[in-house]
Amino acid sequence: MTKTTPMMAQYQKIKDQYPDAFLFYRLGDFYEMFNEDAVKGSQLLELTLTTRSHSAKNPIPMCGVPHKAVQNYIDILVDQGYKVAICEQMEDPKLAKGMVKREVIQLVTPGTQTDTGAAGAKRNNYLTALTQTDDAHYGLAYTDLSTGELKAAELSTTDTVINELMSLQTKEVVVDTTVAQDLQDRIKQLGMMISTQADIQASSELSYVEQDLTSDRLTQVVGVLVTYVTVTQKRSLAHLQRAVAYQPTAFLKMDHSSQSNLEITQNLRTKKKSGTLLWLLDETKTAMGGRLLKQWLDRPLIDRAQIEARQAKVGVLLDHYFERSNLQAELVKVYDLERLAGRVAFGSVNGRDLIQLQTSLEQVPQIAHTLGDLGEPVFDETLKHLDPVEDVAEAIADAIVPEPPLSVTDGGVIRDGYSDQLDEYRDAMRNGKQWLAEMEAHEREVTGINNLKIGYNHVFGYYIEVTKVNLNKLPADRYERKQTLANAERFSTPELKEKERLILEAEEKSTALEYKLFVDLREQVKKAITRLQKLAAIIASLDVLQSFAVVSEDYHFVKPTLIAGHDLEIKQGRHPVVEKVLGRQTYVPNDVSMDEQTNILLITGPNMSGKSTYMRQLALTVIMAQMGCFVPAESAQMPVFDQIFTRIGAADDLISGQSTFMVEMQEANRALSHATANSLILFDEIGRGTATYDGMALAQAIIEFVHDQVHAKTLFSTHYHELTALEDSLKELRNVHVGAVEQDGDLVFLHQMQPGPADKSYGIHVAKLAGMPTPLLKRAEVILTDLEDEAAAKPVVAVPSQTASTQPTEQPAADSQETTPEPAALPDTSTKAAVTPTDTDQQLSLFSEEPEMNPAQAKVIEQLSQLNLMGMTPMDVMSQVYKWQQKLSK
Ligand SMILES: Nc1ncnc2c1ncn2[C@@H]1O[C@H](COP(=O)(O)OP(=O)(O)OP(=O)(O)O)[C@@H](O)[C@H]1O
Repeated sequence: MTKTTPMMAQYQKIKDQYPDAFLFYRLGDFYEMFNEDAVKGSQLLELTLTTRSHSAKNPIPMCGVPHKAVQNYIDILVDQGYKVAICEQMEDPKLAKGMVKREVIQLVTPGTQTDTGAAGAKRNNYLTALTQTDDAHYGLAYTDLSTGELKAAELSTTDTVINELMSLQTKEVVVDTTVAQDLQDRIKQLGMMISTQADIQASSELSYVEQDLTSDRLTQVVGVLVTYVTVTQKRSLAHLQRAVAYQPTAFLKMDHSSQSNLEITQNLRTKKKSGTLLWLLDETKTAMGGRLLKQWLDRPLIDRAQIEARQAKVGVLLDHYFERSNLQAELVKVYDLERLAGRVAFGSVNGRDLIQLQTSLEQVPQIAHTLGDLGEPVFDETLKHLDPVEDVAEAIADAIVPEPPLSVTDGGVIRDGYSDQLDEYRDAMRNGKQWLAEMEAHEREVTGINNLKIGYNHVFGYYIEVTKVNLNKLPADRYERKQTLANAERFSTPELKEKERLILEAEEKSTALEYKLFVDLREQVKKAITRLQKLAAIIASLDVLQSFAVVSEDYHFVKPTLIAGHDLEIKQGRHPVVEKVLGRQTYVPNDVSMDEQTNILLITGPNMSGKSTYMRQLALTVIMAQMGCFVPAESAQMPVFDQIFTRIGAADDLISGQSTFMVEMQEANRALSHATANSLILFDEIGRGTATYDGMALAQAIIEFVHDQVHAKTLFSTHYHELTALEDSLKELRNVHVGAVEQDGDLVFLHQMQPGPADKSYGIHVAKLAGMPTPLLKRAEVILTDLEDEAAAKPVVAVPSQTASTQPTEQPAADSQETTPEPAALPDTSTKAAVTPTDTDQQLSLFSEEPEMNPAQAKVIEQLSQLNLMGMTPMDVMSQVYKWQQKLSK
């Protein structure tokens, strides 16, 4: 067995404490990784893998990163979902006796990463903790370590837990031993890291943040969160804010799939911001405002008074262009106060950060002035609480030079005149340097060597340098040789040595004192962290409000009136994002009119006509209104909704591993079981994912259920024209349709909502727009005409009685399997005829009773005769025709 070196023994001992993290082991100017860490790390970070050759037989794989660039490498690993333990040298290697003492000073994990760079400035990075109690209730707490925000909630179902985690876009969830394994597995499947924190350790941070919590469940989960943070960070957490308990029900509730379908903060295609509501609304000038806007989007309000308070401020800012412009100009100069406060707490703040803090604070009196100029009482409260934290701004201005260096340990940070002692050291240094200049002149004179010079380097200190050709001019006695270069020699003299000692001493003392003064100042700023955070919150909110005013002006939004009843009247509403993309001239505005007596709009109309845009438009308008923003319409009056449910689109379904139809039914079910009379439901073509009869039966039963039991405001789009007959029996339902006209055989979409049901479905026209082969389209038209005749003779769905209304209609669903049977072998010659649409004889032969028709042919005829073409999409038609073709060609 090979013997381990003391260093590797130390390494291993530390590594054993962090088995699931990459251990970055500080060795001089590098952080080294060994063994498996090195092998994997070298691949992930594209580093050269070497070996540490303490034994030729068992070389130890090794790779390293320079300590100056370490942050980059840490970010890459953490972004990919790994943890990194940073192990530092805890003493100066030169002074250490034996092995240099080393310790892990921080464990960086996806949820505790604070240096997210410019890209992360407008995003929060939330670390979440989760606990579970026996009765399947949960405690959830989250924090953003860079800002110190800390919130906690009690949740009662696993679905709400998952939903909350997804909304927070948390990357790491800390659990204690109470959380069921299957829930942990579900969380992992969502791509979030699970970390474990089994015990809760008392700490001053914990007792501070817990002060406002009243429930045991919340104290427990906040305890887990703060302990994990304390254990991994090992640094001051003075900026953690007092935990605020929140209730997800205090906000407009939307599950994650609705948020994602409506493209609120991420678009469906690339998961990026572009093309989203956030993208449209974000005219914020500060990173704090950007983050707050996203939080408001994730959690619109449900309290009318709170919404109206925001609206009032937006209104004032909208009406005062000049003050708003001033405010914007001031906000631009405000840096990220929240994160600066975080860095002050961590002790990682540098001189430049403090200057940023000072500059930001100096804007506050200006901002107050501008708000005062508005002369509107709505900002009185804001003005009252706007604390410019002057003492901190002044302290920084007194102490720090205007353009400090990045490093806080190399001097040059503190102003002259700030400390007498420091000024003395600096004088000594300056005098010393002056003395050196004089000495240089003097030595040149006495030796006659004009290019003699005095220089400095780290190893040899101060020296007199004389080129080789001039060496003979030097008097032998006073000069002591220090270093030989290719064409020069370096010397010292007793006077130079003495001065060197004084200068270096002064320099050393001066930088040490500067650092001490800097730390003192930092500690002083630290005492103001809570005030800074409060100021940051006010500035962020002003920033979002001015952003609302800007977009409201740019895109002609109006202030919605929120009412107590159930009357929803939007005149000339628009989908703000589609409008921005298409242009104001192209977009066709539409009313949404649902009075107290109307809860369901059944929307019919051709594919591509704008049904789902209309539905999304309403949802976005509601969200914007309840955030306090103005809305894209000519006028809007609406109730305050408590929840929004959507079943739109199917983009997510492929990834979730469940069938589209299953997801559709689950989402519909969620709406039906949780919606109230104050909710908004958007159902886009529910039922289309299954066989026609099944789908139509379900769609009808769902509409009836909403109508009779839920009474939520509901938009229901469908291609099942039969459903439009429901208007006769369901008094809260009204038909609307999107207009389209045929011009010279082509379909022209009007994008205009009109009362009543659509007259026909135009599926074949859309198939034509999609470029399907002409013979196929003609064939589909022939089939359609035929089927319409059949359907006219035999109505497919009976209009239900009100009493049976919560039950699915029984009649059509039974043979759903039969509509898409496996093709049976069938020798037949009529295939070619099937794609020769003009040959009506052969068409007829398909439908007429042929004496020698075999069972498979009979089956085709039967299927064809039962097919409800009006309820099928063009793709359904095409695939069905294709199946028949296949069958008949065998
Ligand atoms: N009000 C409008 N004004 C102008 N263009 C619109 C309008 N509404 C929709 N459109 C355009 O029509 C396209 C199709 O709209 P949308 O997806 O809403 O149709 P749809 O009826 O839901 O279609 P399908 O039934 O196939 O799902 C949109 O991408 C948009 O470009």
